[in-house]
Amino acid sequence: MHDLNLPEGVSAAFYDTPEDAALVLADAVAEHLSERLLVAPRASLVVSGGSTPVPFFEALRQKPLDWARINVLLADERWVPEDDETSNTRLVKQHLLQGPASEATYLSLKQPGATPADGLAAVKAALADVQFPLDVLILGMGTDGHTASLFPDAPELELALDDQSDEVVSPMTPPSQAQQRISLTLRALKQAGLTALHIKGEDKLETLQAACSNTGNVREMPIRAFLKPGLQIYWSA
Ligand SMILES: O=C(O)[C@H](O)[C@@H](O)[C@H](O)[C@H](O)COP(=O)(O)O
Repeated sequence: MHDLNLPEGVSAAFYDTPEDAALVLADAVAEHLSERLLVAPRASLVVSGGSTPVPFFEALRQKPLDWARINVLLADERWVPEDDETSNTRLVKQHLLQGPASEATYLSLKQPGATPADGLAAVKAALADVQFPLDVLILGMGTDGHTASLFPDAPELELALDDQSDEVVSPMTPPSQAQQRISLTLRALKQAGLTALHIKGEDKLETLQAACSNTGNVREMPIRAFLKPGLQIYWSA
């Protein structure tokens, strides 16, 4: 059923429902964060927006974590006000940062400024205390093979994929998207302690198959930059 030609060291688990995948992913993330907080003063949790993460957020927020010692931030954000229905910050605050999880420190990629370029200095200041590599990274994926806001048609993509760059965040202005965006770069996203790709639906499975078929051409499908040993894929129908 899932004839994926996964690269060496990449694991995949398949679930019948989004809820099943969300519960298992939330357990894995909570365990990793708890272990990290045994040896570090703080831990970082980077999540993605979109529709897939909602049941995961709602499962994770139930976990008895030391949320006051966790920095939560997005892998990317649409450059819209927080009250805009397409805001990922709105999504995270509505579904994850509730109850005890509201004690977490949320570091917003959306800062004042008419455009991501105008707000970039403020975004960098907001992320100044984030330690890299990240502890936990949850990525989504579009059917075009984008992840975070690393879109194939973004003019900023080449620089954002340069993992030798010092830049951890970049404006992204893919013409395929309705809004300008801001995204953590590969430099920031690579080599997290736990990197999970959380996707659902047959269309995304086909996209993943295409991504695995030619892992060399990253600019064509930026998700390919993450098909590396240690990646855990969580797929549900
Ligand atoms: O801002 C965003 O949209 C996300 O960060 C993006 O990278 C998302 O993870 C994928 O587009 C999948 O979105 P769905 O979960 O809605 O399919």
